[in-house]
Amino acid sequence: MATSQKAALESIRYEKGKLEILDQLLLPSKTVYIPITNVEDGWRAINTMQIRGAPAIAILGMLSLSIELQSMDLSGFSTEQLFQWIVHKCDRLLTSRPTAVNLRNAREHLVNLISSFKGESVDELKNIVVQYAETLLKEDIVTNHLIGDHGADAILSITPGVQKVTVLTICNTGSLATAGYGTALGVVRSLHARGKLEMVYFLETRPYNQGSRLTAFELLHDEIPATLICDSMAAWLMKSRHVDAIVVGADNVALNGDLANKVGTYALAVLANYHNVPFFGAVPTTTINPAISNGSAIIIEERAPDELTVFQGIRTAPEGVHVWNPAFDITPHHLISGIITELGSFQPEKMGDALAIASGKQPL
Ligand SMILES: CSC[C@@H](O)[C@@H](O)C(=O)COP(=O)(O)O
Repeated sequence: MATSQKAALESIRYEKGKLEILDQLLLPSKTVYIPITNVEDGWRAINTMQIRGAPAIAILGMLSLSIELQSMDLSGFSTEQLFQWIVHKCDRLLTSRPTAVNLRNAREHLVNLISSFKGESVDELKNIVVQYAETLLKEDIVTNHLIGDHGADAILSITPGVQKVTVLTICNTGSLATAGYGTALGVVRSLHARGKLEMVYFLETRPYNQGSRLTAFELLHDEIPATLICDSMAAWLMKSRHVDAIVVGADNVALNGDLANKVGTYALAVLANYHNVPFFGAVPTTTINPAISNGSAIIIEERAPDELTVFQGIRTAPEGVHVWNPAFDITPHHLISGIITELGSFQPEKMGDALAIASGKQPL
């Protein structure tokens, strides 16, 4: 029977022995899935941003390792050799892009896991990797629905009496950046599902246009009321129209709540502070970096100048101009009202508590 429900957008398609990703460089004009058969394919797809977004990067990285293992003849490997091979491949993946911490956290988790199985057979080791990667994919969607619901609760609780809220977001944090539903865009989806969303404004997100290319594509696909603005319109939007809350994703959150996200996020937080607009981060706990106490230790990726000087093959700045292209910036925790995770909403300084709860320990 025909149904009006559209199929959900999928950035990653996986079944045992087969892995594909939606090539985000071709969106919105073409919807093309490309095969990923090994770690090198995964590395290239992440590095060239055929897939992007912190959770999707980690999931694809781990699935690319799993898919390569599934196709290998392991008869010549000892358990120790396979262990070393897996660690080597994980370390290779970490060189693809430096800022998002989810892939590093996944690498740490996996290496701990396989360390405790070193005495087992090579097949056992392989199965652990395969199972871990599959679990990451499955759990991410569940996590994102929880983030969406906690985020909607948090925003509605600070807007009592408002029938429908207007929110603002940046970059693409939706189905394309995750296994599905999204983080900050998951909050938008949850508000919409509850009939509580008046409008989501979203930034074009220069220089790489994740907003106008990808978020626009997702919001139109899901028929969510949405308005595109360019980055420099955000201040005037807050001044001349009403914004109830800003919600953003993140690539790396320090223990004190300093948050690295797409460049332009810091500017939004400063503007939000000036205009008294609550500013939320929305992240899975796998985006919290247990190794750093504040944002100054986060490595900010610098990308190629042509992202600013050439647009879809057309030169928009003169040849030879000097360019600085940091892909992310860091928003200090004092500008953040709350960080929403799958476990609920936390004060930014309480990221250690969120991690403790996530690992089954008592909060500090
Ligand atoms: C759920 S995605 C969160 C972040 O990864 C997202 O906001 C972002 O900054 C992505 O940057 P990108 O350079 O497109 O990978």
